[in-house]
Amino acid sequence: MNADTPGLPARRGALTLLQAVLWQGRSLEAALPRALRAIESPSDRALARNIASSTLRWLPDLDDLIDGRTRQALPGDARARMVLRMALAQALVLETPHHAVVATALPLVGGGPRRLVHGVLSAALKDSALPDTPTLPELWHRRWSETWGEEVAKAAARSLAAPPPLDLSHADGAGPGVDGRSLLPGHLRLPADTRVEDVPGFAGTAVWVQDIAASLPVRLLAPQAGERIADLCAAPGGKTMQIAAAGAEVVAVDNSSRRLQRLTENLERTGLSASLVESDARAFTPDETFDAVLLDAPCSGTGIFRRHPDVLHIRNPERLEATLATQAALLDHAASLLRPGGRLVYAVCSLEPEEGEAQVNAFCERHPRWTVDRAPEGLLPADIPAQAAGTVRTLPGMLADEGGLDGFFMARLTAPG
Ligand SMILES: C[S@@+](CC[C@H](N)C(=O)[O-])C[C@H]1O[C@@H](n2cnc3c(N)ncnc32)[C@H](O)[C@@H]1O
Repeated sequence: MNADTPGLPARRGALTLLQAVLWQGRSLEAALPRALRAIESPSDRALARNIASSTLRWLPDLDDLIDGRTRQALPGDARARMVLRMALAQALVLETPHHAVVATALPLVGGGPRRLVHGVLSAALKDSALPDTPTLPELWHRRWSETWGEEVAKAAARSLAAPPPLDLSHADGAGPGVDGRSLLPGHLRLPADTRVEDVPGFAGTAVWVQDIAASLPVRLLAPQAGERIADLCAAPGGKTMQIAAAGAEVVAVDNSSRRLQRLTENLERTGLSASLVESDARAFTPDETFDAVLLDAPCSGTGIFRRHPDVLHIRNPERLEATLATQAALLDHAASLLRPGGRLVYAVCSLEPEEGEAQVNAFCERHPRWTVDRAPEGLLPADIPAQAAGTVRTLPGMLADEGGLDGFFMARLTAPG
């Protein structure tokens, strides 16, 4: 068995990815370039990512299977445990033939651990099965049950099982040439296994990938043609493109040059335009005020766990203080950029109320003359009501029959006139 074993480079890549996420606390997205740099084949790269992602979706259940077959529990940071996790994920989630699972797992470990992996795999592959629904890591199950109720936590677990549908947003009249389900104007939902590169017209039209929940903050902002709008924390630009497609003049601010590069590429591909500024949004002090400001603030990202299951393993809700302080400072600065009577939308892709509802309440205490606007009727897909305060919260379990949506919080605030 050597490096030429078919499929082995993809497994090595998956192992490096999982180590980066679970041992070093890095996000899967951030770990990808380095972990997969030695893999040339696009299909091997996609497979490595798929194995890592499936392993993260089912991690507590895979660990249960492993612990049920080892006399002494393997340490969490044992390479043998990681190799077993990804081998079982391939067999039980991705339905990889067992001989290929074993042939590509054993070269990843040596000596005693190899014998152990062989023994556990031989036994586990005979009769193991995963539960119907993944088990949410205990921390999140407890927290989301307490915050949103047991049903929401259960829906979150159900929606973790497999990647969600592919959602596209498009400018008026630029619908992609493909059949799908449209849940709101300018939205199209395609099956989860759709490759966006294969969508006709994606290469050269005003069409971009955006979960329907992520499209709601700009719908709430309601940009008008000719308005001057600042999009703070803008990259890679899903919301910038929505604002630009409405005919507004957008200034998109982000502090990451790498992510601004992606925003530039997205604008070039879609033919939409915006002025880009690389800056900490708190240091952005233009000469003129804006009609409206969107602040899509950096956050824990726990609302996008369906697409990025790594967040469940690298985020700790007990350690949110620094992020909360940044969000509050960004909100105050965003407010200072508006003309009298201007609109400010604050959004986070988080299921943690500290980053959403509590941030807006605290803002209103600091700025008592500002008002929270009620989300207008017809803005949201049918079964998503506005909250009592008029703000919007999307949760696991909503739109369940249609394939669900990401967890977001958003609020529209109006400056005193
Ligand atoms: C949630 S993402 C934005 C997604 C984007 N609005 C979209 O719709 O595609 C948050 C962004 O905030 C940027 N960011 C984080 N802290 C920032 C800061 N202090 N100033 C400006 N940008 C910041 C990150 O680089 C990241 O691109």
